[in-house]
Formats: sequence, structure tokens, C-alpha cells
Amino acid sequence: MSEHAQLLRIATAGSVDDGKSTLIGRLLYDSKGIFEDQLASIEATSAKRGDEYTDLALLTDGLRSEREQGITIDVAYRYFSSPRRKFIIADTPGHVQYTRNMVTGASTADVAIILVDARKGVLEQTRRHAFLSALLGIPRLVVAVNKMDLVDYDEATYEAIRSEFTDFAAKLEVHDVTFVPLSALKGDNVVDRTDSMPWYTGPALLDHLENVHIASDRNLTDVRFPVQYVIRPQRADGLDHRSFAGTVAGGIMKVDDEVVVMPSGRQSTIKAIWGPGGAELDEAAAPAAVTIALNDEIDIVRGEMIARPGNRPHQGTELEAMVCWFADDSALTPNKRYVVKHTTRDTKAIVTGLEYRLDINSLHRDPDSTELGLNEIGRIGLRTQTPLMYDPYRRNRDTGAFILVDELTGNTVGAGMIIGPATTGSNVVWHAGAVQRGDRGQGRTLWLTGLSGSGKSTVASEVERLLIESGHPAYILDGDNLRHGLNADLGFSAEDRAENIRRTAEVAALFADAGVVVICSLISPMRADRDKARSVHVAADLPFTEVFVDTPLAECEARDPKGLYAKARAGEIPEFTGVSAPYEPPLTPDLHIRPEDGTAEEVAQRIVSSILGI
Ligand SMILES: Nc1ncnc2c1ncn2[C@@H]1O[C@H](COP(=O)(O)OS(=O)(=O)O)[C@@H](OP(=O)(O)O)[C@H]1O
Ligand SMILES: Nc1ncnc2c1ncn2[C@@H]1O[C@H](COP(=O)(O)OP(=O)(O)O)[C@@H](O)[C@H]1O
Repeated sequence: MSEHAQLLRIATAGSVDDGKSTLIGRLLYDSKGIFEDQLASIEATSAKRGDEYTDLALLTDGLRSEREQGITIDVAYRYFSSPRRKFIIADTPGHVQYTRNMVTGASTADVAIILVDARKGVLEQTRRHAFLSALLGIPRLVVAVNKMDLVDYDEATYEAIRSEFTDFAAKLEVHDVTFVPLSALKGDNVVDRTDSMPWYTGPALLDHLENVHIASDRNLTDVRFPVQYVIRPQRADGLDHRSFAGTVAGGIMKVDDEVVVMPSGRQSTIKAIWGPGGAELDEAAAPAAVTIALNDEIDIVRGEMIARPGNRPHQGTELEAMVCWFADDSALTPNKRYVVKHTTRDTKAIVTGLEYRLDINSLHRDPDSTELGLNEIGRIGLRTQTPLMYDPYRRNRDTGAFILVDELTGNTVGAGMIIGPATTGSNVVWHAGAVQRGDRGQGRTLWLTGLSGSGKSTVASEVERLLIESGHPAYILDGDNLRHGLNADLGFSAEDRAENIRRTAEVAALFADAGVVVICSLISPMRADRDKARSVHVAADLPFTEVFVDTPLAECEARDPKGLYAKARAGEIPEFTGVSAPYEPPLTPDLHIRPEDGTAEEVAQRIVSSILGI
């Protein structure tokens, strides 16, 4: 098992007095995850106070303030381990500022433990915590029904809570919910199974946490490296030795990988990667903190993003997001300005609209609300002054999250989870002057290459349909069709094909610049022609994705939808690709589609998900 697989990040949430601190203390105490001297000290304190039990709540960081104010203030991280796993547990407080603390403490968690007091049942706070866990993308919930000793270990009480919570969870996008009846105070079902509840046949809490299967929750597909610092050593040789430090926010970066720097669109390759302490690495995966150097001299400043040329984050100034509001002295209202902190970039922003406020109890969306108050959650439109390079939060919890800061006070007032580019316009005018690209939405080009009959047109048409259905402007440029008009003067010689592709690429870049997702479907048999099509886009800072529709010649020929292969074999069509003219397959396509990948619709779904994260 790798280091990462062994580590489980846990967030805890509960209302005041649900026994959260005691539960965490019990986990640490019974699993012997605490130090002997700490233990001796709390035993002494409890004895001095005349407690009947050793007060395990004394183990958590927040206790001092809890004792003073009756509440836990900040997120406290605790580390413990069992023979099977290491655990990091974030104790997120249950008082009035819980939204802020939960969002801060839980955003990287693999599991959220939600405490319910068996005597009180499912409260509004329980629903709120469950909803926040789902919103934060925590994939698994454990509902710890605590204080079972105070309800005589009654099965019916537990079952009623379980059933009520299950009904609520069904409305959330959390599919993995586990219930454990326990008593943190007595230790029942926390580390060891108890005899007090013979009707419960499941595992004790720790047993569940040790065995819960966590596939990597990190996005290891999309390379994202927000640059945090530029390091410029002074060297006598006068050469450029700049390197860039930051935390890998997605994907796996490897030496020699081609990369693009956003927003400039300049491309290079990775020369070297250094880990903490300066050790040279071959590769680094999220969430490693590393320093990298590139092979080309490119001016990069903090806040820029390094990605792969064929797999870039969204870039834009108009986006939609879910926001949790933290401020108790001011409400979120449309047309108000804030500072957005997103990865390593800060920019001014304006809330262009509040689409709805969510009622946490009913999950009802209230489109008539005009503001968000403390702990409220809603969907907003946001326009930033400089473009953000981002992914939808569902796809990447780092590049999809931001916080809102009050311009005047500097206080953090909200946390946001990006849904995607704005689909509806707003009437607020930010740029007094000309329309800028970011105002139009993110256009891009998908370039489908493959033999005649490979399925380019069929897949292109499905991709277009999916995009239009999900609100993205999309348009197909099909080689066959363009040859009826724009390219009617061209035949199939190597030169004519090159010109055919050049014109199509130029038109595609114009459409993409206008904010359209362009789907080009051309045989485009020569690598050099396709590379030029890419360059046209890179020069204009437009994303370009090469999709290789890799259907073998024999299968294309068997399909022969237009009867062209039969004619070509009979010598009726000269220079027919695959028969009497060459096809150079892409060496490193951004996406590779093979017949066994499924129907055209399934393939289209995959393409759309990979470029837009939807
Ligand atoms: N000689 C020859 N070679 C290849 N294809 C031929 C030829 N003659 C006509 N056709 C038809 O034209 C379509 C290919 O046009 P493209 O513009 O995609 O070709 S290219 O990119 O310029 O190579 C191609 O359409 P698809 O089957 O949709 O790929 C054919 O139907
Ligand atoms: N998985 C698939 N994806 C796309 N097309 C498929 C698939 N399986 C079979 N086909 C068939 O293959 C043919 C592909 O033709 P077409 O899309 O016109 O190819 P191209 O545009 O590459 O010349 C169509 O008849 C389509 O129904």
C-alpha cells in the first residue's frame, strides 16, 4: 500500500454538546494514538476535577476556548494511527461559525463523520453538515449516533434516526453513508465493538475507518500547477536559472512533459522537478509541493498556471459558483465587489447575480431571495477583473475553490465552489470599453482526425448535441461539408489537403475566439498539417484538443458507409487515404478513441467530460 492509500483524512461535524471532542479523544485514547505524557496530564486534570471518567475532550485543541466560552473556535487537526492506517482528523466546531470552520477543515477530507445526539435526533444542523459535506465533495459520510447509553441502547431510537437521515441523504449527491450507534463516553463501538447493542452487527467506528476503501480522491488526470513563487538565483554565469515553486493541484507532472503556461499560452517542456529538501524527482503528483524548471525562458509570475497543452483548465472572467456565506456583519448582495482568492491568484470581482438561495432543510431553491446571510448557501454569478484558470469544483477541489474577501476589512466573508463558466449573461457592465474574450465565454477547438469511415462525423455530431444540451455554444466544421463551399476549389493532393486544413484551422480559431466550442472533423492525414492547426490556436491562446478516432483500416473498410473504399479499391478514386494515400497517426493525441471504447454517444460523453469536466 502506498503512503497515500494509507492516509485517511477525516472531517468531523456536530452540534454543540453532541460529544465530538469526546469522540475524537476516545479514538486517540483507545487506539493509543496519544502520547503517554498527554494521557497522564488529562488523567490528573480529570481526577482533580472529580470527574467520574477521564475527560477525553481534554485531548482536543479547542478545549481551552470551549471551557472559556462553551464553544470550540478553530479547526484543530489531530494525527493518529492504527496498524492499518494513518489518520488526520479535523475537528470542525459546531457553533455559530460552523460553516466557515467546516469549509476550511473539510475541503480535503475523504470521510466526514457527522455526530448525532441519540436523544435529539436529526437536527437542522445535522442536515446542514450533511449538505455541506456533499457540497464540499466529501465522498463518504459516517453518521455516528452518539450517546446511545443515554437512550438505553435502544434499537428503535437508532433506527428512527437512521431512516430520517437516509431520506434526507437521498436528495444529496452522497451515495456512501454508514451509520454507527455508539457512546463516545463509554467507548461503545468507537474502537472496540460493544456488547451493549447486540442488535447492531456492523463494525466499530475505527474498524470502519480502517477499512473504508478510498480510491484516490485526488484528480490525477489534469495537470494543474498554480505558480506560487518565482525563484531567481543570482548566478555568476548570467544564465537564466529561474524555477517555479508551488503545490501540484492536479495530475502528475513528469520531466520532459510538454506544458503550457496560462494565460500567456507559451509552451515549453519540464526540465527538472525538485521535491522538498531539493531532491531531484522524475515526477510529482498532486498534492506534492515542488519546484520546477522549464527548458525555455518564459516569463512567468505568481498566479499563472502550468498545465498540459491538450488539457487546460477553463480560463475566463465569468463564472457560476455555489457560495457559503460566513460574514455575520454584512450580507452577500448582487453588484457588490469583493476580492477573490483563487489558487495563487487574487483579483477583484463583482457578484453579478444571486440565482437562488438554498433552504437547507428542504433543499428548496428560492429564486426570489436578494441576499445571503450568515451560514446561508446560494448559487451566484461572478465576474472577475483578471481571468481565472479554473476547473469545476466537482473535477478538482483545489482549482475549483475560491474564497471571497471583503475589500475594505480584509475579512474572509465566503467560500465558493465553481460550477463552471457562466451560462447566463448579466447586465452589469464591468469593462467600460471593448468586449474582451473572457466576456464571451471560453471557446476551444476539438480536432477529430482519423480515416474515412472511422466515425469522426458520427462522434462529432454527438459531441455537438451534448454541448448544446448543456448550454455550451458548439459548432461542427466537417471536412466533407466545407468542401462544398469554402474549400470547393480543393482536391485531395497533399498540397490541397494541407490548404484544406489550414483554412479550416483558421476558421476554427475565429469561432473559438468568439466563444464557441468548435468540433473539426477532417481526415487530416499528415502530422505536420495537424501541428500547424494546433499552432494557429496556441498563437491565439485558444485551447486545442487533438482527438484521434483510431478505427483500424479493416474496420473502416468493412463499414464503408459511403461505398468509397470499394470504389477506391476498384481504382475509381485516386489518392484515397489508407488505400492509395498515407495516413500518419498522431503520436501523442490528447484523446485516443478506439472502437472498443463504446458507442459514438459514449465516446462523445467521454470527450465532453474530459474537456469541460461536466
Ligand atoms: N481521395 C480521397 N481521400 C480521402 N477522402 C476522400 C477522397 N475523395 C473523396 N473523399 C471524401 O472526402 C472526405 C475527406 O475530406 P477531408 O476534408 O476530411 O480530407 S482531408 O482532411 O483534406 O484529407 C471523406 O469523408 P469522410 O469519410 O467523412 O472522412 C471522403 O468522403
Ligand atoms: N463507435 C462508433 N463511433 C462512430 N461511428 C461508428 C461506431 N460504430 C459504428 N460506427 C459507424 O461507422 C460509420 C462512421 O462514419 P462517419 O461518422 O461518417 O465517419 P467519418 O466521418 O470518420 O468518415 C457510421 O456508419 C457509424 O454508424
